[in-house]
Amino acid sequence: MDLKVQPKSSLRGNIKMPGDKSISHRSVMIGSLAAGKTEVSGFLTGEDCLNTAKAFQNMGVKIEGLGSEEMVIHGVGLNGLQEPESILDVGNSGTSMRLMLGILSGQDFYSVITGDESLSQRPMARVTDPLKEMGAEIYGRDNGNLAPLTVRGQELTNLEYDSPVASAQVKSCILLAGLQADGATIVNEPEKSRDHTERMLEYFGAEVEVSGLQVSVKGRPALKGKKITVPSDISSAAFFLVAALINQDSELVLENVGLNPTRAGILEVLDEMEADYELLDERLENKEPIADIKVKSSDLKATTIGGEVIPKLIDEIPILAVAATQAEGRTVIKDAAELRVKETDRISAMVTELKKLGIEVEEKEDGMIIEGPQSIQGGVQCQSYGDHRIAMSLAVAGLIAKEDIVITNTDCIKTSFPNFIDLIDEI
Ligand SMILES: O=C(O)C1=C[C@@H](OP(=O)(O)O)[C@@H](O)[C@H](O)C1
Ligand SMILES: C=C(OP(=O)(O)O)C(=O)O
Repeated sequence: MDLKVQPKSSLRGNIKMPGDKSISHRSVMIGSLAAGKTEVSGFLTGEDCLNTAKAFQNMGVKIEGLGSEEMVIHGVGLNGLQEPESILDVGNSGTSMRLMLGILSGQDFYSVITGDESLSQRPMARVTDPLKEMGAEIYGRDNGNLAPLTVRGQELTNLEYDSPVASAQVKSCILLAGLQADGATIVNEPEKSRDHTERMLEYFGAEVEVSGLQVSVKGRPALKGKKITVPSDISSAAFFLVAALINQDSELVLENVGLNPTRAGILEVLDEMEADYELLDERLENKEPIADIKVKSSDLKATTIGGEVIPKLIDEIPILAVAATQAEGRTVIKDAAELRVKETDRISAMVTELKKLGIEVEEKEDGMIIEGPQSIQGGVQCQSYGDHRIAMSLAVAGLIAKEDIVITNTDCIKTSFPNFIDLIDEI
């Protein structure tokens, strides 16, 4: 589907973003491995999370309400999954594939996991290598680096792993494998990545220890089903935060947004950019901090985005690049080479598409440099590269363009934010 975006000012309203993608994935996975019922509300009905849920159904987990925000997962315990009768196809979702590989590696059956064209090009050795150290038997193209991957589950041994990359997917994969091994499995990260897995495992009854950049989980816990209320996704809220900030005469309230400090790096950056926003009604639910965010049009200042904040806003960098076009001064985005192995190469995609929109931007190996403010010309056709975050970032840029823009291939938005276009129309 092509999306035509017309410039629009004065964005106003109270809106609720869909459920957090990371937490929704984990609710299905950990709920399935627990004993008894896990009742989830606010589940993200984006395609990525639905693919995770379907994969667990395919392994014999009964899930009521699939396709709606309220779901009941009938957990089968750590050893209760069944050999899937067909290939587990997780579409576009890196989180599903990497975390599930950790689970499949320890199950006493054979499985094949695959994904779409984009996912089949993303690196999996970052998880299959440490899993093999734990005893996993995994085969795939490029020596087990590329999907489709076949897994013959094995008895796993615990591991202490020094991850070379600050990736929650790598960390979570190993912790989920570690649940199925005797003793403690430990992951040391170079920088802190999102910690939803640790929080949720502990909430379900696992023994989890966190000390600085080290996380350890004790194997073979008796996980018990729980109630989970999924907060709204800050990565989805980011598009509306930036839309309000760069648009004239705008004020939005984004309700119920998850503000886990390992996810909320965008707020640290927006503070440095002198963005006008406030947090209302801060509270804690299922060990996750949440609040409403009130945000207003602002005169943004440029900043440098790099170092340890990067994993805390990794998915927000494309939309922060759009914010940078409107900030006064030189915005430097660095240490973000991980963007090159997401759904598409997000550095190259944003640089190419911003240039089409009339923006001067300098591409770097690990980021980009943008001098602002610059006006967004529009009047062109942009492409999403099949990447939901690129599509939505360009749509927000289109709201302040001088002329309409068309974005091609925007079906991908459904992977993480099915009602994005409706909400853009609504504000
Ligand atoms: O664990 C997760 O839920 C995620 C981790 C991040 O990936 P990496 O672990 O590859 O950085 C992020 O980009 C992705 O959208 C979701
Ligand atoms: C990178 C992302 O997701 P995943 O790795 O799960 O495909 C994302 O949602 O921006």
